[in-house]
Amino acid sequence: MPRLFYGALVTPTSRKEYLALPHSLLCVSDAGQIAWVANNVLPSDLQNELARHGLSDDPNLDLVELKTGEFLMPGFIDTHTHAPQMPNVGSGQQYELLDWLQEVTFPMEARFSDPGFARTTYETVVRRSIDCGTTTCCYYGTVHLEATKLLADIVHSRGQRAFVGKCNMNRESPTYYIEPSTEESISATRSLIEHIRSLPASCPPDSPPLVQPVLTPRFAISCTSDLLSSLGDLARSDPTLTIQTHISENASEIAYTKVLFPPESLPPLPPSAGEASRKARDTYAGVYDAYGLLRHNTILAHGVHLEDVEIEVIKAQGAGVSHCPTSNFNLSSGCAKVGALLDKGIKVGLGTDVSGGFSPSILRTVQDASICSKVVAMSAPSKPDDSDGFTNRQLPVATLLHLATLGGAEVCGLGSRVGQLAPGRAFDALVVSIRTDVGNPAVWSADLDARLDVAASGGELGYEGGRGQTETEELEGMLERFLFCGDDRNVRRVYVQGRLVGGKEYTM
Ligand SMILES: Nc1nc2[nH]cnc2c(=O)[nH]1
Ligand SMILES: [Zn+2]
Repeated sequence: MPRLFYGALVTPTSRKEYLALPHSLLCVSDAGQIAWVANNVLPSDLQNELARHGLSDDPNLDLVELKTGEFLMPGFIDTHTHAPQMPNVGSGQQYELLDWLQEVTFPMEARFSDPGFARTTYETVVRRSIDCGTTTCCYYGTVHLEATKLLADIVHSRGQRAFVGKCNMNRESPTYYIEPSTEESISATRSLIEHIRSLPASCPPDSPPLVQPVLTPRFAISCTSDLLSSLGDLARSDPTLTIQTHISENASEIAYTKVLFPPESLPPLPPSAGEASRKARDTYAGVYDAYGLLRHNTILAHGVHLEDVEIEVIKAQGAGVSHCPTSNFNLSSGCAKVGALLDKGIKVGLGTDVSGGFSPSILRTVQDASICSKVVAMSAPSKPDDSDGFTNRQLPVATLLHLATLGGAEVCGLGSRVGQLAPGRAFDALVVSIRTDVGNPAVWSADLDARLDVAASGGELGYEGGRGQTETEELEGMLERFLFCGDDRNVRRVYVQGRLVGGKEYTM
């Protein structure tokens, strides 16, 4: 039996535009795919529209009618986070990256050698991520195989779409938290891939499984050349394997990477290598490129200080960038120039980077991405010309929405499957409410209250706002208030592949 949602709907269409549709009727198939969407269906037309689809006389019709102040939107995509770091959120922010790893992060990650601790922690982490509205999440685990298998199992049973990776790290790490050899790191990685790929399928047969493995070299510094080389071989043997890693986050990290991987130490480029690869040899991106780890399905977290030649090679290889502004502010890493990446045509999504970032919510990341773009614009040596590019400009709401949804989907190779509420895509969606009765006064709207008063006194629920806005403008205002003042109280229902998996109204 198909399920129908009737009410306001918001969805990105491009990096610059989105649709705000006050009266939509959206149909979800049994397989959790969006079958069709009808727009401009006024309440008086609803029965006719249902009849057009042969659905009006069904006594079991599963129709969810959204209330005034509620809207549907695509679920958030968190393109970079660390599941084992959630217990550390809100602590250790006096450090910059390399000290923070040693003092705060590695001691916590080491505790995941205990599967009991891993299980209880990961249950909380995954529930919290889903309830924040994240329908797809790219998780780093720890170096531990058992704990990372548990993370994949929990994500699978909770119904979140995800990529789960076991960290590879065999050097420049403390003795209590390091893999003993390349062979053991690769063998555990293979076991995790096998484990995840053997989880029961929960998607239509022609769709990728909800939970997928991801190769996860922590960052170049923590991997020997031998390990990077073996990971490159593994990647080459399976072009469908997604890769995630960190790049160019912090000045000391970049300098040390260059010390560890001088260009003469890198494997020679094949004769087929392009100009961009040759020019980037002595850069951070050049290291990943030389080992075959920079490709169409690589997710690069941060990219705060990328050189021009690195941007070129990232573009040439089709890799994507996970913008993690909350973490970049918190660890004093810097402001990524996301506008310039977008103008280059590089795929960009958002990452919470818990616990470099102190919130598991993509909403917080959206807010910081906006502020970051304003800082970049304010500190740019010259003002942008009249072109319609993003470089050195503040990111508009449409772009922020895109980064949080469709942009993230593109970064993790799901750009044609999720990130947009459109026919043929999976129903990975949120029911958002900005009504005051959900308990978040920060999203309060005088106009919405006025409408609700009219409704409560038996009046027409037509638009009665005081500022002469159209319904579309009012919905755009609701989206903006949600993005900037919302939190998980406003995320009422979270659906993945058509299944209700979380949100404030979810009860297990
Ligand atoms: N933000 C962040 N950067 C890293 N670089 C290497 N490891 C990490 C990590 O755990 N967090
Ligand atoms: Zn990270």
